[in-house]
Amino acid sequence: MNDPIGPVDSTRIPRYGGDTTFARLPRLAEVTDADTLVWGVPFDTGVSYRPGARFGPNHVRQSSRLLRPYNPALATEPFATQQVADAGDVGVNPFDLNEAISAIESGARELSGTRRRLVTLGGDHTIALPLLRVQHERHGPVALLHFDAHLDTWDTYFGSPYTHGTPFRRATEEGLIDGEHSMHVGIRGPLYARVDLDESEKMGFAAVHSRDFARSPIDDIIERMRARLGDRPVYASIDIDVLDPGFAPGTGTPESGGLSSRELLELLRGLNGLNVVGADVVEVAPAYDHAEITGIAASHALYELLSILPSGGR
Ligand SMILES: N=C(N)NCCCC(=O)O
Ligand SMILES: [Zn+2]
Ligand SMILES: [Zn+2]
Repeated sequence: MNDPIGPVDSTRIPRYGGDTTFARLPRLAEVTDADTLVWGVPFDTGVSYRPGARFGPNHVRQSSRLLRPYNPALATEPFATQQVADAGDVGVNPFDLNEAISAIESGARELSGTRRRLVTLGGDHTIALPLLRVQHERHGPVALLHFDAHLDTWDTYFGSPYTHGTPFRRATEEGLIDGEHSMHVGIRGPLYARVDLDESEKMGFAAVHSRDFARSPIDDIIERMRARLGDRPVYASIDIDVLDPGFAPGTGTPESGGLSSRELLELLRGLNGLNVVGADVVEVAPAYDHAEITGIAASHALYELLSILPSGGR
């Protein structure tokens, strides 16, 4: 296999110009094959409050121009150990949520094939459901590591079963998730009722609440995560609203009292060595962002995810 093609060399071609792909990586059409694809899903028809996450993928790409090839925290070069390419965006119908979910599912299936890993840039959290369907086809029930202020295990909104607050209940009903090895991280904020937590627990999910970070050292929380996920195939779903609105103002349903970006990046690094088979970063809504704060946080989260992926068989 050829050596991976990495990002455009920013010591020769200034990073503020030219094509806008994630981390200035090549597009899929520019490589012979890819181990890992960064894929955009510009879709926000499932949101319950502020819209705008449809602009998330391109905002995160634009905010990723300063990423560099060497990751000192993990002593790795994520774009040299695997071929990562930007697969562009899926074409989704903004007026028909069911059709959009099918298009995301078939697009993900086609792109990932039998071998490639997919990391997806949202889009609202609805998109995790079709993405999990495709992961399940390949790996069976996956251990879900869900970073979010919200449980997203609610049943319906306004009678609708497919929304950004309901993907993990639908995924549980469809048998896509191995609940006993799954976990929410960063949960906080007022709920509709106490039963919301009970129902999530009944689905099997453990939870690290945001307030736990005030008392537990981060290494203990990483240990809890690793013990829970074990050697299962792990799917990581990162709702950027897991971060405090001070670290991620550009999102649709912000909740006070969240994680810092430093905490999130440390947690992701703490997953190194686990069998992470796919991931998404969702809910970036640039209209409420300032100075790319949210876009930069999301792009760095994705960079850490790429850094912990097992090196594509090379
Ligand atoms: N941001 C996500 N994914 N879900 C939030 C749902 C919150 C609500 O409207 O009750
Ligand atoms: Zn959320
Ligand atoms: Zn969410």
